[in-house]
Amino acid sequence: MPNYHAWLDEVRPSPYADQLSLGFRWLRFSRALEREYRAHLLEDSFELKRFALIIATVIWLSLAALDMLVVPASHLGWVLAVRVVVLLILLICAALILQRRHIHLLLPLSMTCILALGVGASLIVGIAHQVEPNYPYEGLLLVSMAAYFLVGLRLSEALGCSLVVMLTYVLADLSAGLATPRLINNVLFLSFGNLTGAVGCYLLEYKSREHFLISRLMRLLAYHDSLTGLHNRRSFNRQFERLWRQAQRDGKSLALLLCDIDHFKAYNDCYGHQAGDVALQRIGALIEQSARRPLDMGVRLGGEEFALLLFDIGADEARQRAEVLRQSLEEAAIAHRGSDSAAVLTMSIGVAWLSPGSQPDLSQLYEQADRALYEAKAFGRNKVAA
Ligand SMILES: Nc1nc2c(ncn2[C@@H]2O[C@H](COP(=O)(O)OP(=O)(O)OP(=O)(O)O)[C@@H](O)[C@H]2O)c(=O)[nH]1
Repeated sequence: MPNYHAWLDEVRPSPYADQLSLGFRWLRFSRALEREYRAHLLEDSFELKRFALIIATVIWLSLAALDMLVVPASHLGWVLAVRVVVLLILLICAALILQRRHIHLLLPLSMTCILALGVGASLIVGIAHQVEPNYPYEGLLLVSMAAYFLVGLRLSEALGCSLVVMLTYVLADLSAGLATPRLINNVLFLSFGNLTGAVGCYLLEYKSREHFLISRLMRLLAYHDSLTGLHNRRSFNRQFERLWRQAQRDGKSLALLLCDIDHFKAYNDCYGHQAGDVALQRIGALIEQSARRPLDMGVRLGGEEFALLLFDIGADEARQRAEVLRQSLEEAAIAHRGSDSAAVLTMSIGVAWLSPGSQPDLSQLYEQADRALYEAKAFGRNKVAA
């Protein structure tokens, strides 16, 4: 059993943690995660594919030199013709692969290269075997190994390509009239080679998938608060600066709502720390609901301090959203007998707004929201101030 199962129960549910728990022995994730993994694989194997293509072209050309020595002149023309056709296919694919803008074609192009090499090599072996039964066929295994290990294909893709290559080889050698015992020997050798490659490729893909899930989960944990699941301060600092720059660039507005739970120390004292945690989780859910659009962000800054970052929003709407959030906690009616200001748990909110095109310092927006929060507290709590 993989050793991550020991700590998986302690992390909040997430698609990555869930998939790790479920397992993926058939090398398949849930639909959305599978899409994400394949996109990651494309990016991840981009450099590898370019390198593999150069290696394949060099080997293919070197083997052409070998043909000149080994293949009798009567069949050399056909062999070289196949080499040229495959070389042309490789060069066209290389021209497309070397440009990053064709990254979406990377997988079909890689498979085209492998199939061109494999089918081409099988045809050459078939042609050569018509006159020279000792012509080496083992090079076909090199193509399969490239499919399993060099190009960054998934097992199913590599296996599919290798089976097509094997089939073409069998047909080519059958039509070349190779003696049956020799053909059986060759097919067995290629099959065992492929079996070894497929097992290695399975293990490699399994580890690649595991690494993908664990690294994404680690990133999620590093940027999210473990109690509420909201973004944490680290994530907020990163995103705040990024959104601020985007707002400046696109001429959009940005609002920052700083939220602080009222008399939370007293709540802990009355109901215990555990109940305090549950209350923080409920408040986290309310904040999450308020961050509706993709660029909005709900944050637990620490303790009982939260923030809501709203992108492309008017000043009045930002104030209204703060008011709705304040009310939503009041309406949740979480009893708080230790509070001087209300019978239920409440929050105070300070709102700061950055108009499109204005150039205040990033820290000024935060200070402005903090000042407004201070006012909301000073005016009796359970208030919104701007
Ligand atoms: N249960 C629980 N309590 C926490 C957590 N983090 C911080 N706290 C408590 O939150 C309380 C914050 O108290 P204060 O900063 O004095 O603020 P307050 O009592 O809310 O008073 P005002 O903000 O002035 O209304 C402290 O008692 C902390 O122990 C947490 O993760 N869980």
